[in-house]
Parts: sequence; structure tokens; C-alpha cells
Amino acid sequence: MDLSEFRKEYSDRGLHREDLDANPMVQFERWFQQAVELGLHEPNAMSLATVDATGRPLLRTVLLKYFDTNGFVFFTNYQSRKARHIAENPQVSLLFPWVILERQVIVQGRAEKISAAESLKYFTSRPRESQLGAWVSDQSSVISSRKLLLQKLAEIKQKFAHGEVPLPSFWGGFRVVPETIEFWQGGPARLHDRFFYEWKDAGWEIERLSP
Ligand SMILES: Cc1cc2nc3c(=O)[nH]c(=O)nc-3n(C[C@H](O)[C@H](O)[C@H](O)COP(=O)(O)O)c2cc1C
Repeated sequence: MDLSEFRKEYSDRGLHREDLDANPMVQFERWFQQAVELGLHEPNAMSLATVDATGRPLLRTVLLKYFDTNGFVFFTNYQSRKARHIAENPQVSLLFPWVILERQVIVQGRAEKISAAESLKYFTSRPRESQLGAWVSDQSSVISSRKLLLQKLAEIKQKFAHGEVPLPSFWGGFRVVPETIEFWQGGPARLHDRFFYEWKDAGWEIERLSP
């Protein structure tokens, strides 16, 4: 299938140096809020790239659950493939594909496990079904059938029939502490605007990159 005629001209909305906040997390918050206001489906869905011990990269989607000046936090199974990669190499990359806004944000940084207390705070805010689901899935391992998962769910439901569902020791959050963050805004004639923030000696430096 030839897709060479799939071509869109981008608007001249532009991104100007003087409009950027000195702190990329503040800039990210602005863009995130605009994505929410536009009604984007799952604006907090992001691609997470990890690298295994042999240097092979792998991407998957995860949901950003909160962010602040310390970084971006997502939740997962600590025994999953992504968690194994992070244990071998904590350098990761995140990508927010806000294509409908003619935008993308790319983050490079280090992934760090958050504390169990911080994970618990989020875990208790989840619906009970999601809490039980965390117990059921031995994420990224091979399973012979879906039936097995449903059996396990029934067992877990019985086990935790009364009271609160405890936080599994194998489940929690990672914080991606950003080292670089790039904001990309599509422009006419493929002359897009790109601004690259890099953390250097206790401060953020900003450079414009050629599209
Ligand atoms: C929209 C969307 C959101 C997802 N959110 C998460 C998430 O927040 N955490 C998670 O562990 N997996 C999430 N997943 C599933 C992951 O993409 C992936 O299949 C899973 O984490 C296993 O990845 P791994 O085997 O590389 O560790 C999501 C998938 C999609 C499509």
C-alpha cells in the first residue's frame, strides 16, 4: 500500500521562544491543559521507551497519572518486562503524540521507583476492580488462556472479599525524572518549531532545533 499521497499541511499556529516558560514542566502543564480542553481521547496516554540489557529498544503505551516539577509518574507491575528493562537501564524516553494538535512532546530521563507509601496513595484511589486486576496479572509472562486469568480473578475476589484490597508488593509507580524535554509544533512548509530544554548545572537551558 502506497501512502505517499497521505500529506497534511500544518497550520501556522507556531511556537515562539518568548512564549515558552523557563521551566519545561510548566510549559508541559500548559500544553497538557490545552490537550484536555480540546477533548483529546486519553491525553495522558504516552509511549514509554525502554532499552534491554543488549541495547534493544522497546515501546509501549502507559498512562501518565500525575506530574510536577519532579517528573512524570506512571504505574505498572514491578515484574513486567518494562520494569526488568528499567532495572537493567534506568534511561527511558516518553512521547506524547498529540498529533491532532500538531504537537509532540519528547522526554528523556531516568526512571526511579517511587516509595511504597506514594504507590499506596494512588492504589487506594483506584476502583476496586482495578485494584484486584493488579493482583491477578503477572504482567508480561506467558499464559495459556484467558480462562486462567478469570479463574485467578475469582480466587483473588474471594481472598479479599472483606475489607480493603492491599497494595501488591510487585506493583507500583515509576517517576521519570526529566533530563531533556522537547516541544514540537508543526508549521507550514515543514518548517516546524522545536524547542529543546536540557537540565545543565542546576538549571534548564533552552535551544531551538532545526526541524
Ligand atoms: C491506552 C493504553 C494505556 C495503558 N496504560 C498502561 C499503564 O498505565 N500501565 C501499564 O503497566 N500498562 C499500560 N498499558 C499496557 C502496556 O502498553 C503494556 O502492554 C503492558 O504494560 C506490558 O508492557 P511490558 O510487557 O513491556 O512491560 C496501556 C496500554 C494502552 C493501549
